Amino acid sequence: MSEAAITVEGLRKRYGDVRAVDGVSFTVGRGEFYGILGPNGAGKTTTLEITEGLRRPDEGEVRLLGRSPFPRDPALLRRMGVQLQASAFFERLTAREQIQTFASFYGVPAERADAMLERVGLTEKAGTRENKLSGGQAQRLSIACALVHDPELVFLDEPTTGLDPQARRNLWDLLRAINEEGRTVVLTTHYMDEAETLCDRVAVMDHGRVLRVGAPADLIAELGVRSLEDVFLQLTGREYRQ
Ligand SMILES: Nc1ncnc2c1ncn2[C@@H]1O[C@H](COP(=O)(O)OP(=O)(O)OP(=O)(O)O)[C@@H](O)[C@H]1O
Repeated sequence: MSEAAITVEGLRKRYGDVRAVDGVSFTVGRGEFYGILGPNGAGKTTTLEITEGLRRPDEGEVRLLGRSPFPRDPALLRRMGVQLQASAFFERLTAREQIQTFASFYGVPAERADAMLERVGLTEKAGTRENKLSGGQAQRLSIACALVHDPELVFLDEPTTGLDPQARRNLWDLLRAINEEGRTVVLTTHYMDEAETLCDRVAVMDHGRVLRVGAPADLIAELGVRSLEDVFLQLTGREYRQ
């Protein structure tokens, strides 16, 4: 593996008495599709937000493409895309106005923004206001906004939560294609099937810690079980609840 895309070392973050992230370390290779998998409250979002440079850890260090994401580094921001939740859209703007606004932040031409809308299958919805998009359409728009400046690193927080099975599958195809173009992708998910289908490797998290890292098939084989759900059961002694 060439120089890692991401290295995370010894992250800790407390909220009062809650140890949201309790000594997390991992490395993501360039071009890898990496999953942070765990049940609600495991610390996935906090880990991701610290990795993105959106949140400051109490302890620990992050390097993205060899640079520190905190405090903000404009040169690095151009090379990374963060999928914001649909609730972070600008109010009352259409799909096209949203993505063109993001494009303008990076000096990206409007044609490229339109091409991204096409890429995620939203050309017909270009004139629709954000609050009139379906859940799947809003997720695709937020991914398009994160990709408009052609980043090398892409971060997605629970991108398919709340979608119906068909919309989830469509989004999986899109995420796979993004990765196959050579981008490094990191996503959090609490869906075992999503991690198993998409990720080259997953970090299984629980109670603020990484319990195990590996390719889904390797984890299943190492522990001599039948599924990632069984991996979780084996590692924690309790059933996985999505
Ligand atoms: N801003 C905050 N203030 C206080 N506690 C927080 C805050 N953010 C997260 N926590 C707590 O830290 C723990 C980890 O939360 P986090 O959102 O990182 O987990 P998660 O794995 O992403 O869960 P989910 O899948 O439910 O989003 C939880 O116990 C949560 O309640």
